[in-house]
Amino acid sequence: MSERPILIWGAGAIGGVLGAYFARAGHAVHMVDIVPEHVEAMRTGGLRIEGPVEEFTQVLPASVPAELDGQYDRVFLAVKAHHTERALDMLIPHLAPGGYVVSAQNGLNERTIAARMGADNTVGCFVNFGADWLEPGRILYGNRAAVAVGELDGRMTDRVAEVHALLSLVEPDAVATDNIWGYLWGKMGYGALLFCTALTPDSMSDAMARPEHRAVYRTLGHEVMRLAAAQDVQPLGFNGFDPAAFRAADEPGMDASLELMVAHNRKTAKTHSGIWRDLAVRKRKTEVDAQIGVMVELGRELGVETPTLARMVELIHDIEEGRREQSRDLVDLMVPLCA
Ligand SMILES: NC(=O)C1=CN([C@@H]2O[C@H](COP(=O)(O)OP(=O)(O)OC[C@H]3O[C@@H](n4cnc5c(N)ncnc54)[C@H](OP(=O)(O)O)[C@@H]3O)[C@@H](O)[C@H]2O)C=CC1
Ligand SMILES: CC(C)(CO)C(=O)C(=O)O
Repeated sequence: MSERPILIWGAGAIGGVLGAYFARAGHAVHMVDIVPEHVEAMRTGGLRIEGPVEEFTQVLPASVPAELDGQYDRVFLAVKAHHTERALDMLIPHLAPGGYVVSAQNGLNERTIAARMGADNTVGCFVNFGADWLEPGRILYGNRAAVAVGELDGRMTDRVAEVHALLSLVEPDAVATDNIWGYLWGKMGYGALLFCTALTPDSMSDAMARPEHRAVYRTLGHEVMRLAAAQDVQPLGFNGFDPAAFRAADEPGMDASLELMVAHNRKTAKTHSGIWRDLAVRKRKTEVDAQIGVMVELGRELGVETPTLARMVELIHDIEEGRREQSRDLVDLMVPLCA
């Protein structure tokens, strides 16, 4: 169907799902990942997509970065946010003149990509469906959820239409938006709540549903929405997250939003966040500095106080560095900050 191959850089949970769906629909796709066993599995037996949404196996051309030849004009970047710079070092030589990189990531990676390659070569993207890399060649696709694509300056361009058509193969309700920063900041708010759930061993829904921790979730969401407002961003809601309620610190509105998020996440086969998985299963660093740390820094620059976000960064670091274990007690420690 497509003559120009699409490069997926980082073929884990998100990149794997995107690449498998694009290829199944007939597009030429090439997967790049630094895990040799995963690369080998994708190009031999194929990449198995499992779970309640759909199950299929897709054989995919794949390489580790050092094996890759040639240049590509459509690249989907799906590495963890703290690996973005390193991945860009490797992929920039493979970006064709006039080509673009789509950030299928959490965080404000579009800023990093645009700083390296120019806004003209960067397309904004937001993904909220859930997926887990299980082992080489196996990915759990846990649930459908919101997806959006847009230019950083809000123009509706041909390439937005092109990426939207691709994303619609994975998520039929994918949106082409003139406010991608609104989605990205909405996810910064949603994501701050996910980091809080990962302080505990509980599922996202069980953690967010605890009445004694409600004030912490409300305060985290409010701090992020104040930061967005200080930059004149209009965050957008999705899958239960209501930015206006968190911005206004409207307590019944925030609680209603949290209930909707609990309900949304009760329906996924991916019961725990990617952050929880990094801490509990993969035993590795999370995206906390790239997602939450950057907001604390921004708050300092803008004069917006973010004490609860800052405390959460410390607690996640404590777990990453083995000083503490995941426990509900860690959320208890944040309650006094949230009167
Ligand atoms: N999983 C999910 O449900 C969701 C994830 N996201 C976001 O999507 C992004 C990707 O997350 P996810 O797919 O879960 O992550 P994964 O860890 O599952 O996949 C990333 C893959 O990229 C590999 N990688 C790391 N560095 C490089 C590099 N320099 N070049 C090529 N490959 C590299 C990783 O290897 P290694 O493991 O060895 O580092 C891994 O195989 C994150 O920003 C995440 O927050 C957003 C919504 C939902
Ligand atoms: C939980 C999810 C899939 C968003 O719904 C996510 O973004 C994550 O795991 O980091």
